[in-house]
Order: sequence, then structure tokens, then C-alpha cells
Amino acid sequence: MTARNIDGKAFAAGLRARVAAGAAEVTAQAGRKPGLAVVLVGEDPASAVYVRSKGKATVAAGMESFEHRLPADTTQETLEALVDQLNADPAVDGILVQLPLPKHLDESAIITRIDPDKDVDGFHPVNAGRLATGLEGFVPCTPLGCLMLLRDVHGDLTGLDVVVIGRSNIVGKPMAQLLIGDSCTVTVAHSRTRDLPEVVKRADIVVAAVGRAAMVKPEWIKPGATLVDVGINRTEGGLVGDVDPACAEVAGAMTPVPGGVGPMTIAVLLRNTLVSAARRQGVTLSQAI
Ligand SMILES: Nc1nc(=O)c2c([nH]1)NC[C@@H]1CN(c3ccc(C(=O)N[C@@H](CCC(=O)O)C(=O)O)cc3)C=[N+]21
Repeated sequence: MTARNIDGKAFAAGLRARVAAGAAEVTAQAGRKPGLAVVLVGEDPASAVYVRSKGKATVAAGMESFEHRLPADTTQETLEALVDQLNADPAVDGILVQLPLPKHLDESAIITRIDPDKDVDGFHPVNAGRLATGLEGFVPCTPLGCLMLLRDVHGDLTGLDVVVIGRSNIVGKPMAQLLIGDSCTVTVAHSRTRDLPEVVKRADIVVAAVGRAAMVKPEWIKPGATLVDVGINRTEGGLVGDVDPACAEVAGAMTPVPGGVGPMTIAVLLRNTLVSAARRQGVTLSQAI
């Protein structure tokens, strides 16, 4: 058996087209384009690549992109002042501060300073609380993108057993919240889980977000299960996910790396920015997104 390839790149292209249509509606009705501000501190080359592709995708969707590049030795005060300025700027609907920040900066203090209603990353504790309690807010882009792919593959997710490997605030925890919201039975596994292979073997769906190249093995997988690979590990052999590609022989469907979850992250970021602009301008979009 060879698993069906879940084409995140193609799904993301469709989502970006719907976002572009929505952005055109906001622009026509509110008289200005949705705006996304991206802040990059320091020169990490991988981060610079992401920021550039986010900027391009933003403009391609008919939105305004505001890029702020600050030197690696930027102080906490300077960065907080920039966040305050973006919070107050009516042209800015979404603010993303690229993580990780250089070590001397207090990441949590920066995230908490962003206006929760411009927090298109969904990292602010207010948005984490909204997600946990079922209130409207912003949901982190990567797990929301994974949920969209899973709904596309399975339709209704009710009653399915899902194992999320990883408990980060950015992926694992919000992924679990979203799946609970879709009536899945959710297990969150992590580095201290006992007998991970046995836990994973029960799952109809596995979401791997650990950051360890090819750690999920084919012997762990229930035949026919769906595998969502959030890992992006840079090795000498190129980009490798958290799921061993040999799992394709056992799984029913599987996201590739690259071309799976990564492109969804950027498309959902644009989607969240559009939703923010529509809410802030009181525009009702003609199709839900
Ligand atoms: N505040 C904040 N929000 C983020 O959303 C955020 C961040 N910080 N810091 C860095 C990570 C990483 N991230 C990715 C986005 C897209 C791809 C992506 O499109 N990957 C492609 C290509 C990968 C490649 O070739 O390098 C793929 O998987 O097919 C990957 C990674 C967003 N991040």
C-alpha cells in the first residue's frame, strides 16, 4: 500500500485565491487594503527566507506588506516601541514578530504586548484562552492549516482517535484544542510519554510536531492512518520531516515535506490577516473563509 499524498501546496494555493477574493472585497468596501506587518530581528538566514516569502505572498493576495528589519542587538525597549506603534497604526490589521527572537529579548513580553485583535499568529495568551474556551479569536496558523487538510481528507472528524506528538504553545497545544472542537478523541504525546510507539499505534490520525528528523517509524503506524508532518528539519540530505518517509507504505494518507504543512502556514497567515481586516472594518465577506 502506498499512502495518498496530501498536497498542502495545492490546497494552500486555493486558499490564497479565496483570500485574494476576500481582500478585494475589503479593499472595495473599506477603501484600503488589508495590511500585515512582519518584524524580523537579527539576520538568521532561514528566518529571512520565510519573511521574504511571506511578504511576496501578502502582496500577491492584494494586501499591504509592511516589513520591519531590526539589527540583532535591538533592545527590548526599541522592539516594544515598534509593537506599540504597529498596534496604533490603523493601516495594520495583522502583526507578526518572527520567532525565535535573539536570546537577550523577552519573547513572552513581546507577544503579550501585541494587540490580541491584531495577533494573526494567535500566540497571545488572550487568543490561547479564547481558543481553549470556544470564543472567537485568532488560531495559530500551522495547526489551523493542519485542521483544514484533515477536514479535506476525512470530512467529519467526529470520534476519530488522534495522537498529537508535541506539546508546544505554537503547534501541539492549539492543535489539540482544535481537534477537541471537532469532536476527536485527542492524546497529546511528548518527550516523556511512555511507550510512544504503542500510543501512536492506536491513532487514526497522527500529527507530528517534535522537530526530530524521521522519528516516527512505519512500525508505529496503524494501517491506513492519516499522517500530518509538521516537522521541518534541515539535514545534509535536505529538508526532512518528523515522519520517516517509509511510513508511506503503511499510512492511508500523508503530507509531504516540503509541500505539505509549510505552505498552509503562510496561506492561513494571510487568511487570518483578511479576517482581521474584515472584522476591524465591519465588512462581511461574501464567502466564509
Ligand atoms: N511569529 C512566527 N510565526 C510563524 O508562523 C513562524 C515564525 N514566527 N518563525 C518561523 C516559523 C517557520 N514557519 C514556516 C512557514 C512556512 C514554511 C514553508 O512554506 N515551508 C515550505 C518550504 C520550506 C523550505 O524550502 O525551506 C514547505 O514546507 O514546503 C515553513 C516554515 C513559520 N514560522
